[in-house]
Amino acid sequence: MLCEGGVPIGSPALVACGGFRGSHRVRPGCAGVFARRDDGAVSFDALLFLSFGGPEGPEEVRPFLENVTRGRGVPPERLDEVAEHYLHFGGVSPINRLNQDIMAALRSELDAQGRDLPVYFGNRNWHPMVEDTVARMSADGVRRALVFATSAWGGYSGCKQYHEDIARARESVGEGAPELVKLRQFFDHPLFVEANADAVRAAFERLGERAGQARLVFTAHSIPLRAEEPVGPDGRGQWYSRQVAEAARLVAEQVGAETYDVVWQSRSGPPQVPWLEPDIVDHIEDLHAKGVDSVVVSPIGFVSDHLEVIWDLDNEAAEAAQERGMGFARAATAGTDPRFARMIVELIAEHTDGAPVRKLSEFPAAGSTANGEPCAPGC
Ligand SMILES: CC1=C(CCC(=O)O)c2cc3nc(cc4[nH]c(cc5[nH]c(cc1n2)c(C)c5CCC(=O)O)c(CCC(=O)O)c4C)C(CCC(=O)O)=C3C
Ligand SMILES: [Fe+2]
Repeated sequence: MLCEGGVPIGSPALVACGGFRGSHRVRPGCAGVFARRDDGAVSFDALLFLSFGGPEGPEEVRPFLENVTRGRGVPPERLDEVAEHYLHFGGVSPINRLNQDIMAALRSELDAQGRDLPVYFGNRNWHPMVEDTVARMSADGVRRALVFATSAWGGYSGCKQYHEDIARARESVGEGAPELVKLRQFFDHPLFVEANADAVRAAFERLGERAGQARLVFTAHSIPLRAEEPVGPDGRGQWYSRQVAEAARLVAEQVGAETYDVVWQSRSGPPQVPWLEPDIVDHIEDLHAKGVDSVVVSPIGFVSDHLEVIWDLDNEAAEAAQERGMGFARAATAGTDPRFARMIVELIAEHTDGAPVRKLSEFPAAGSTANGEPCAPGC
């Protein structure tokens, strides 16, 4: 059975279905914000922590990049350039270690709350690959699991592609594959917003005397404009960039910043293809030309200090600022904040306990479906 928007509600799992702040508006055809099994029981055997993956040594860089860009038309010159960034750090992306840290914090939080949910780790692009992890879950007897994907956003790369990963992994396991229910997008979760706001405050403090003259700049991964066209669960396009803008607005509001910018980074793809702009480095040059003294950069688009952050921001963007004598402070990502693990447990509790859907924006609570189903037709 499908509710409007393609969200399966006849599945044994709880599936978030268009919940809104406060009123939890329910779509026609939905049995409620959540659907429960007839016997009322909602249980999950495990959590799959699903992420991007990254190389662990120089010889893994190329094959990893081939996996990321397969069929995407990213020119080889761009791959050479990105390979250099990884090789700069010995071919080791920090992403795996950072994800292990988040999972350790999550384990502690689950234990503290007496939740004995086992946590499995799988990636889209590198080992442990999600296909292998789901096979192991199946062999361990996991029948039904929740999935936390390490992206806060809707859109293709941040949400739909994770649904595809889930579907592909289940398909590769075949019969008896566990049912996998993805947790929702969390860009507007109060704990995510608070963690980012505190990180921005701390970055302003690091600027010392220059803090008063600093401009707040939010950055997220650029995507091709074409990827912005499909409509999201609210029937409109630009789902990703509108969510980024909304998260930035919420963080800026919490820190009391009246002016701020939202810009993009880490563009790839052939130059003739339009992507979200402006680029952070161009933007810093522009701010300098306008007489701005300093910048505080918030990498709101990412949950941990992986390569796109430590290279594209701490190296390239920082250099662009310093070359011009501008003050530069990069805010921490939310993943290291203890509130991030607490947020994951809250997202879990939305399904296991019928806990309220806490969110600060009016966007529908989207991104949670079973077995890789799309959120909405065409989404
Ligand atoms: C929206 C978005 C997020 C945020 C949401 C989320 O977190 O999921 C994100 C995260 C990440 N992107 C990452 C790395 C890469 N992204 C690439 C390429 C691309 N990203 C895209 C988008 C996004 N990417 C797109 C549209 C492409 C073009 C190719 C394609 O259409 O798929 C490439 C290929 C080379 C290049 O072209 O740069 C690499 C190596 C890493 C890991 C870093 C590490 O290893 O530490 C992370 C967390
Ligand atoms: Fe990326």
